[in-house]
Amino acid sequence: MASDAVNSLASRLSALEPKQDGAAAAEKAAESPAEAPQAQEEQTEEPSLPQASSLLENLSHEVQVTLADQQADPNSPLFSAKSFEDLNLHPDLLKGVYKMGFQKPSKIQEKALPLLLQNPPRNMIGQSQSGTGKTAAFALTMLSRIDMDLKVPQAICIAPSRELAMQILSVVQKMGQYTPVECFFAGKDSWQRGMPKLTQQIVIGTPGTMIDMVTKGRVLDLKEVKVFVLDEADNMLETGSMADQSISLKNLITKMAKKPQIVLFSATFADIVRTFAERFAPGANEIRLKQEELSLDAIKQFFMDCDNEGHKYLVLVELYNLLTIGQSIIFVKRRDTADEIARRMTAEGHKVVSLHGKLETAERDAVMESFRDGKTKVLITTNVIARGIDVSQVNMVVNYDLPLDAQGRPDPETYLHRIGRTGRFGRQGVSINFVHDRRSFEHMEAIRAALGKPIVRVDTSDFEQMEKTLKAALKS
Ligand SMILES: Nc1ncnc2c1ncn2[C@@H]1O[C@H](COP(=O)(O)OP(=O)(O)OP(=O)(O)O)[C@@H](O)[C@H]1O
Repeated sequence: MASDAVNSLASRLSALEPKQDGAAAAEKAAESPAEAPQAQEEQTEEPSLPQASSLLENLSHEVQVTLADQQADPNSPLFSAKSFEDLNLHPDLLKGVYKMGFQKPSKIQEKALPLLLQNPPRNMIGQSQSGTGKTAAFALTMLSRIDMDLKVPQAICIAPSRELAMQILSVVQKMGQYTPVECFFAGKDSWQRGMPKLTQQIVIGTPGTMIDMVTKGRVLDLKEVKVFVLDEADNMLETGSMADQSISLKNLITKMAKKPQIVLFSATFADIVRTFAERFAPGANEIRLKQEELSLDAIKQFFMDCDNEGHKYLVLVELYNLLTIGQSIIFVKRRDTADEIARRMTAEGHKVVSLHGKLETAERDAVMESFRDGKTKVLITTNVIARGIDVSQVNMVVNYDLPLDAQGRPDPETYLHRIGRTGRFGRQGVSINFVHDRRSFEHMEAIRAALGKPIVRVDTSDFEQMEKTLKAALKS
């Protein structure tokens, strides 16, 4: 990691020292835009239905558990739940889980839930590949820990994008449908100064809005918070103003509430972020993946050699002419590229939409809803929804532009999250990278080397062969 990145994390680390005054830090963070910067978006340049039970068998990866209590044996059945009944959940919660069609816990749920639900509560840093059920693990934790009779916020969950926060809210509401729980979505436009203090027990949103609701609006009271969850935690702790806001919120919560349980989840934790995460969630139980287990084998990775930037668009259109794909997401670097491709493909009769941070919130919500409902088949987007978004019918992801970090270096973490929008919960998926010159080829090679999984070349001059290869990958 470059020294500038190390320095920046180190300075944020010092913001976690006990001497830090939560309110002062919050004020500082409040100087940044009210809404979180939405997952590494820049102004114009943007760097970086089968049965559930049969799908579960596809998720066979192992996870490594490190318990904060050195005396405890992580292999003990006490720390593993083979069924949801083993977890002693409230019957109304169990009913919600089954109503969602979950029959057995996935590996991460099996390992994480007993640790998350233990008393006294312990912090958790949990890692598991994309689409393996992390949301249910922390949603059940929040729902289990709150006192339903107490009408004040008791669980806070933050995520890097509006879309992801809304998705988490919907999972919590479904899971808690047989309980009297009330939830609040903390996003831009969802609150005003002068409104009464929140009485909802679970508050889910983006960190900038939460900070504003606490410090500017004084409508979010943190005194009774028992659980603080960061989804996509590595991103939340690493990215500029979003990291400042997450740290400030944590300082406010730990200052006002009595020993809240801090829960961090992501599919990726680069070493330097993990060190920081361990300071953020002290004494945490940890569940981690080995580097070679980061990417899922169910996602077949390909690349297409294009002649130049302009040729990329022609290959993309050919790809969509040939394949009647379920649903797909095309990732580009810049917002204007997303709009331009959407405009051209629409003119050629394809049903596509673009989504990025420049759209109004109402437009963003409408675009996402139509994609979730399957009304639009192709979503062209930036890194804004690279993480967390769960639309199970997505069976293809195209990296029209490869993901680069803020310094213009290949970004394997974002790549993993992007391709993880397909292959959800053991399903098959295909990801296709477009390369068009030596530089983009080198970027892809660096990502391939970091993840250690093959990326197979598809011949762009032989469309018949291209169709066969991709169809076979989706069937296998
Ligand atoms: N035990 C289960 N049984 C069946 N389906 C499940 C189970 N747990 C989760 N799922 C489903 O698996 C899908 C992926 O789950 P989720 O979105 O929580 O993944 P994730 O691990 O958070 O992924 P990401 O890293 O991309 O955020 C969801 O559609 C969810 O409903």
